[in-house]
Amino acid sequence: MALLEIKNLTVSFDTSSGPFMAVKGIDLSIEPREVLAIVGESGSGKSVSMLAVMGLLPPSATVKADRMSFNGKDLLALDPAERRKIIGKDISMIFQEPIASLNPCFTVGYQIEEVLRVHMGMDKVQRRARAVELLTLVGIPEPTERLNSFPHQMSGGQCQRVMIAMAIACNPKLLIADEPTTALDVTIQKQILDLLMKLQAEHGMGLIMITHNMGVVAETADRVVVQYKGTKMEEADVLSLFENPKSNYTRALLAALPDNATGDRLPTVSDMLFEPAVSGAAS
Ligand SMILES: Nc1ncnc2c1ncn2[C@@H]1O[C@H](COP(=O)(O)OP(=O)(O)OP(=O)(O)O)[C@@H](O)[C@H]1O
Repeated sequence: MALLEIKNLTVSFDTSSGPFMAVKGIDLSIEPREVLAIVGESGSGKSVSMLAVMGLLPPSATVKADRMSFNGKDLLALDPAERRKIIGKDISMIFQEPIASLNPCFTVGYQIEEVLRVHMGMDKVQRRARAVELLTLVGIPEPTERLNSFPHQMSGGQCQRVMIAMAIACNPKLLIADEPTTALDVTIQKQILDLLMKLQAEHGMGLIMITHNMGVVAETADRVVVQYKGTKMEEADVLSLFENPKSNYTRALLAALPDNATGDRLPTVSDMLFEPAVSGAAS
């Protein structure tokens, strides 16, 4: 049974100039322990699709799907209280801006322990012990002392480690990582990716990696979904995608990698003739 299965997901936003379709009929599924990358340029609807799964879109969004199930449970049929028992516990998400994702007014210890209190019902002593264990797992030195730090007292890389600690606190079955390294400098990016992959393997989680970076896709994913303007253009296992891309859009993304440069200037996606080849049409 798929861990997450989505059929025909559409998301539209009410805007001052009328409805805007950000996601146009996407199908997507991920198996337990699988790493799925969702790749595509900015604005292709990667984050919005996953925020729809998490139920984190603003009221201006209308989400429709023929199916959205997690571990066999129909997420669309659950009432908000039942859905909250799954979201943040069995499915968790980390975001691009770790410092902005943490609350500046509370210590990181409080924020981690709050997750454990709400979802796991742990008492104070259990929460503190688990918080220390989690900071150790994500590689933060002197974890007991660091629990008393506020987010602004930590580096961006450390804040992302704290976000990861919060996300894995309840042993989720599925972790969604939305551009988790984009806001970090290059050396830290590699450390955070390595940490995510280590935790995914050790904890047997499904991992959805949202990225615009084909290098990250190559290093992490088993399978890849390519999105463009809210439409799924292609889906393939990672080797097939790199060796034999089916859609012109995927070919354009690959051609824009620095390693594939042949002339003085890298081609951009819009330089390449665009003919949707696999699923859906992009306009
Ligand atoms: N609250 C909102 N109201 C209106 N439009 C929105 C809203 N949130 C997102 N959008 C639009 O939906 C489209 C998809 O956005 P989304 O954030 O999913 O893109 P993305 O592929 O994740 O790109 P990025 O990497 O830049 O986040 C974009 O055109 C964006 O402007």
